[in-house]
Amino acid sequence: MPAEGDGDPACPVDAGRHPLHNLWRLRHYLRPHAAEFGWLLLAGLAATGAGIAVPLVAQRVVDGPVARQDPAGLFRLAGLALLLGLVEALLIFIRRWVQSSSSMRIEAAIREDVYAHLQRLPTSFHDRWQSGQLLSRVTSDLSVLRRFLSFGLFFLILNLVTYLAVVTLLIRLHPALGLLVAASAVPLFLISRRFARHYHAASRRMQDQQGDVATLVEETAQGLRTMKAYGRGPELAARFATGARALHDTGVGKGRLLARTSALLDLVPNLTLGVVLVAGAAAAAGGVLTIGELVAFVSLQLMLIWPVQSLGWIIANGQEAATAADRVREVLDTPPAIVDAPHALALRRADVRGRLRFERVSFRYPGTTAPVLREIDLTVEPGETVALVGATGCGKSTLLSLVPRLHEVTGGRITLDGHDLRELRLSALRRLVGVAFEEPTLFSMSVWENLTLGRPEAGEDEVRAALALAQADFAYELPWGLATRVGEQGLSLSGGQRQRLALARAVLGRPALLVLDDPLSALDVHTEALVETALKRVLRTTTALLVVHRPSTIALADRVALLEEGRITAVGRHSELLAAVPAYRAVLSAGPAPAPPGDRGLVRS
Ligand SMILES: Nc1ncnc2c1ncn2[C@@H]1O[C@H](COP(=O)(O)OP(=O)(O)OP(=O)(O)O)[C@@H](O)[C@H]1O
Repeated sequence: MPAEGDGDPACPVDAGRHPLHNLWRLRHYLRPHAAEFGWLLLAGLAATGAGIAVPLVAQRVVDGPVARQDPAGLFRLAGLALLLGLVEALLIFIRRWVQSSSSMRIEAAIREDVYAHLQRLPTSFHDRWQSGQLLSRVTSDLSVLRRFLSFGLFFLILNLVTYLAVVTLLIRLHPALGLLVAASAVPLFLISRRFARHYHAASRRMQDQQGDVATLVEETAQGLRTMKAYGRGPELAARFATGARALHDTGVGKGRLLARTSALLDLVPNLTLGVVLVAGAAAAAGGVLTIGELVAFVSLQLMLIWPVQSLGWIIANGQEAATAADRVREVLDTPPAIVDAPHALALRRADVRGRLRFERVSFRYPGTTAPVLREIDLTVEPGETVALVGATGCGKSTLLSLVPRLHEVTGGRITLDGHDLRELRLSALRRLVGVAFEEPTLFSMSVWENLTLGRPEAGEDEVRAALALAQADFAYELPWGLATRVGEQGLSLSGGQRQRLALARAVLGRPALLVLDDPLSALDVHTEALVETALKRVLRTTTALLVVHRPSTIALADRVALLEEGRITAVGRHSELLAAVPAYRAVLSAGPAPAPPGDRGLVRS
């Protein structure tokens, strides 16, 4: 089970709450547009008022000029009806015009907040959420919300007011028939309630399925080469077809539910209209109702058909918006686990000596029971380079990720110059730490932007020095030099090129701490030797922790720490460990020979 508050997509945060609870919690996005919304509503109500007035004018036409055969009065009242019609059309136009721009702004505001929150959430959150589920939340769910906040909600209010106003007028015109029309609200309410319940569940299912399909498409796009190389196209296509079919079935189910409900919603006012026509004609024949009143009554009642018919669509839209709000709040309600302490210290580069100390550090991934790291004690002195060596899966990358606080220690503490990392301001800490991961990620932006990601203020000289150090001068040879946009995830570059750019990014600005996860793994022997030579110069001026898989890279380190199943079992010079620790020899024996022994105590095995 995932850890509580980790925002696992499988456990909706608000299970058990009222279906509209989360939609209600988004009301503050409407607040900046309250005045606009008020005017819109006013325009809508005025248009409805103008519409309602037309049958009342018709009543006067029939009972007045038509009955008295008075053409002058007829033209006056017809002119009034025409004017009311024009006013109604104008108000509807104004309302629609304004409505679209405010709804787009509301959607953009929510989207910005969700994106900003995603940035603050810990890596453990992103480890556990499928990217397609996040994607569908910031795209389709927000569009659904926009539609509801701008149209669904508006028409819900407008139609309700229209219904109440018309029914009141009907009761005044003929109390018994008016009450009959009012009573038809009971079956309408029951039908709507039942529909809302079923539609809510179907909407949630469909929006989740949309996320699943988006995930599948995204994974396929990212892993296209692997998929093709292994000839797995048909299997993936079959998986996709299953997901798409499930989505289709849910969509069809929803459509049919809406169709059934719309038919029932249509039936109720039409049945009532039939009864009214018969009873109204009888009342007119009996002299209880004038012909004009009957015309007005029926015309007014016809005005209820659209609000009732649209009820199905409005409820459907509302339910979709409610589930969209649930899904968006699942992200927004996940607390950013790694945040600044109240009086966090903003250490500056100039004030840092660079003594990094792990004190009885333990770590367990959220949602798992077994710790990956146990009781780690390790000190890296200022300017020292320590290599982490260990079998695959023993926890090396995890240990590195604790330094820039991508994950938070679950036991013990890590200090920099005696300050617990949790007492440092996150932004300051991350500026002090240069990081290059095993899988170098480049974003769809220019080489320059990729390089200066963590240090946007870096100058040309610094960038040039970093590129030279990482043997990445090839970047100047790209079609537009450093302005060249590298493709999605830098795929248009080779693995070695990407790794060198990622290394240049890490060393840019000479960080106080350098954390490199096997930074030379994708380089050819010649480039590796060149990068090593340059890197040695940088390592002299900074404290560094390196994950090393290849014995040749150990030459960069002053000391080596052997990690076995989450524990550090030996620390020392390479030569000492090689001589005294069989497990160390065993880990290295799989790789190529390390550099010859020198004053750093390195030996060639
Ligand atoms: N996000 C995660 N959630 C849960 N467990 C994880 C996560 N990432 C890694 N692990 C587990 O933690 C353990 C250590 O992983 P880690 O990547 O730190 O190992 P490593 O020593 O760097 O391996 P390698 O040398 O292959 O890169 C592994 O058992 C792995 O399955």
